[in-house]
Amino acid sequence: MANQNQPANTAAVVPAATLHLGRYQADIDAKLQEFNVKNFTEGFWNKEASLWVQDAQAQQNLRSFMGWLRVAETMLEAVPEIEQFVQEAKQAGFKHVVVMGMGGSTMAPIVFKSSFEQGPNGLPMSVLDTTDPGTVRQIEESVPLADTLFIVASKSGTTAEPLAFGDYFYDRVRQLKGDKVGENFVAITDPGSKFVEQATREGYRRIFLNFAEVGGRFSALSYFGLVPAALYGINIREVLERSVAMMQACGSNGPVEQNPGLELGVALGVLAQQGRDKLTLIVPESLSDLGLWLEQLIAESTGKEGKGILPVAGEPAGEPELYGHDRVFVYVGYRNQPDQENRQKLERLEQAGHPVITILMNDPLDLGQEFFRWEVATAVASAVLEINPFDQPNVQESKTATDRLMKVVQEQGKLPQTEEPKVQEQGVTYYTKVSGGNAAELLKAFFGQAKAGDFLNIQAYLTETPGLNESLQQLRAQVQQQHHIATTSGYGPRFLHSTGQYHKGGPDTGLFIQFTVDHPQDLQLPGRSYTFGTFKNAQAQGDLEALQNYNRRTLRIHLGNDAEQGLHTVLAALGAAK
Ligand SMILES: O=P(O)(O)OC[C@H]1O[C@H](O)[C@H](O)[C@@H](O)[C@@H]1O
Repeated sequence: MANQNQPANTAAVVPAATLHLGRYQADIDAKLQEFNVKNFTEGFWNKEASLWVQDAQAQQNLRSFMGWLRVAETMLEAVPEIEQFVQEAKQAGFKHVVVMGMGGSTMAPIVFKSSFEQGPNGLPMSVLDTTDPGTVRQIEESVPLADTLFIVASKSGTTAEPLAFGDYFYDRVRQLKGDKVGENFVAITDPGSKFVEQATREGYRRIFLNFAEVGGRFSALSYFGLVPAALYGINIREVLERSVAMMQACGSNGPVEQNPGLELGVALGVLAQQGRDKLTLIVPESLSDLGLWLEQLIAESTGKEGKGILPVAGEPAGEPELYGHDRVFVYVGYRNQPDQENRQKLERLEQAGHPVITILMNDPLDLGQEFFRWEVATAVASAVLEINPFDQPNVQESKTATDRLMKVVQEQGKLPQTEEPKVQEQGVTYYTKVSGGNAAELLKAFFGQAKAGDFLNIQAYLTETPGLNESLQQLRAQVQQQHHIATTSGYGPRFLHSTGQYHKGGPDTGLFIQFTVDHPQDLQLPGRSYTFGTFKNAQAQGDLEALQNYNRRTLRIHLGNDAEQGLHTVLAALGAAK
């Protein structure tokens, strides 16, 4: 892993992006020219919403979520306050930090944790962003509960999952510390959110009030990203100073020669309009979680009104013949790490006519800059596509369906029956519209619906394990080879607050496989009549309903009580479905 917390002496230099855009270059240049003629960069910093949308209400909404533009500068002033809090937490004897939240409230901490080693003055950190009872239990068993600082992170303060996580662990710690339980809890939320009242009432150690005008997926450089980062021992001042350098490069202080966010955003927007709408991210192993953050930023911002850019993360780089004409490849890595295998493949992809963009960082402390570059680029691409990047209208549809299902659970004690199974084989049950005499035939019929430009999305409502990750990757590789479509994969319910927006709001190009499993070792939620497992099942069922309301091509596969075994059975059936 590169250089960690020791700032390289290249601190203020913005890492260059190399854009090899081939036959798309001329159209992209023309769009850049058009944007420059209308002084786009200046209008952008002045929050001129008409650059994106023309509807007055949408414009008002858009302007009210542009606080992220200067949040890095604001947060530089808050560094002493955050560092003092870290000292206080250590003096109080905390030995571990658990950050709990969904989507934009936990994505940056996940990236910070996996891209940096724990700093010498930091604490070990875990992130909980799933209702999966197996994962909740794993976290509970792996931390010293009484000496753990729990951060409940929710901008709105109304998201069901973080509130459930908070209640669950508050109850657990109360059993150990009685009235002193609140000492172990910290809230990060917006001023005036309902959660402020609850955290105050429950005696939380600290409430960090974030900024109403900073949306979740644009909040990496606010308290949401920086408090966990500082507790983990990352030099947040350096991260922010470099982010401010990127702000300036993007025109925050006035006219600039070349705006790196504008150049990237225009390229991505124009490429998407010309059918290259699958942004395929290739990274070295040490940046493997960056894709989670980018997925949320790009999919949730652009995937609406039947348009959008689909981020494809975690697909191993392949040879040119594996891909259709719907890709743009983006490599984000380190200048001083050769990562030869990936880089050579990217060269071959470029030679074969695919657009390839390369960004090389000096070290992980450049991540703040990259967050900012990509935020600007996403907002700019949205302007090319003429959509509001700051709303997520279709996320709510799954939440509403889940809420309705949870009401049924409360009244009837269980979830209502879903559609009838089409095939049951070796303990695995398949539910879908198409038919087949056995699993292989059914899978063949399901994938028979795929055409060029489509993608497969795998939704794993499972407990993440290395074995499952491997099988899911195998499934993606097999589908890519057999059907030449892009593949994405996410654990549920995490992706609901991320790519879930694109699945329902983006173009109708997705085939969706939802994996569910029994929860023999479920966990009861304190003060509620249901378990984490039931909640998670309702989320899966609710999202499936929402997808089906849009007539999306769906296949639910219930893996029985052993997810890894079940998945092997599915892979074998898929192999036989050729
Ligand atoms: O931070 P919160 O208000 O709890 O929201 C967490 C996440 O949930 C929602 O579903 C949104 O789609 C995300 O953009 C957001 O980041």
